[in-house]
Amino acid sequence: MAFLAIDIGNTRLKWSLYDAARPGASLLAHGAEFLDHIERLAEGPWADLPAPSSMLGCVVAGDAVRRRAEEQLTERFDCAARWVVSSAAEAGIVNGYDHPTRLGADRWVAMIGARHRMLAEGPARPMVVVMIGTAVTVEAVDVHGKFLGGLILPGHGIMLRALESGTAGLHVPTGDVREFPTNTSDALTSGGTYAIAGAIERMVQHVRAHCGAEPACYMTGGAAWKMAPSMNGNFEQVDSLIMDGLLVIAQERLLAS
Ligand SMILES: Nc1ncnc2c1ncn2[C@@H]1O[C@H](COP(=O)(O)OP(=O)(O)O)[C@@H](O)[C@H]1O
Ligand SMILES: CC(C)(COP(=O)(O)O)[C@@H](O)C(=O)NCCC(=O)O
Ligand SMILES: [K+]
Repeated sequence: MAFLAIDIGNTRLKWSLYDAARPGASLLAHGAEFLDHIERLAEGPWADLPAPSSMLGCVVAGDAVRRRAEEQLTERFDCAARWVVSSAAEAGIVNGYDHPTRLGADRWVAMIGARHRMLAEGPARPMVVVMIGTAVTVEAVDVHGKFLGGLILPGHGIMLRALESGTAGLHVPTGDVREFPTNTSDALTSGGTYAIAGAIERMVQHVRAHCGAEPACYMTGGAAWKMAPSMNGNFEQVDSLIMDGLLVIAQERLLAS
């Protein structure tokens, strides 16, 4: 009863094949492809995999990319594509967004994965859930599982490209993160990193003040490792947060059907 989880962001498609559709299932295989390389999946990384009996995914990269991924699924596996849409409530999270369905499905699924992990570790706490991908998102969830709201920021790459294209003198190689940068490369790299770190710190303050408790803090995404050394406090890096959320939702839907 293998289960395929897929997360399509604006830079890469990430996939994980599990032996079952439940949290804690064994990971059989996983991979990531840049969006330009989606057409390689069926005859490449997926060629020798056991066929999943079901799949669940989240996609924020648009309909054209979603269809290209669905073509690969049909070509290689005979399994229907199912994609998560953010809703008013699911799997222990209540959606505080003005228009719940407009919330990025990856953000919704990551919060569900984080809540499930937090409850498995101990008593319920508020949470701050950070994703460092193409964009950066910083979500606040209260102790009852209500999504209070979140921040969207440009990721490292977008920040640098915006500065490069908007100025004459900022075409420089990547630098190092320094407290007091003394060259253009370090100034840009440090500026981007501390912009993200500063926004995250503010959200932790907001949640602490609003909820009156110390939040559990989780961080995920392809560029999380870049932020890890510059993060204050105790952010746990969980690379599988979205896949964990997809497993939680898949199991709930199986049990409900
Ligand atoms: N080996 C890598 N391959 C791809 N992206 C990487 C890699 N290492 C770091 N990154 C960073 O991770 C970001 C992509 O992360 P990812 O979580 O896949 O984003 P998204 O979900 O938006 O597609 C890129 O913007 C890049 O800065
Ligand atoms: C904020 C995002 C662009 C993040 O995308 P990513 O960095 O994962 O590619 C995505 O979740 C999205 O398109 N959200 C819809 C708008 C919203 O959540 O309000
Ligand atoms: K993402």
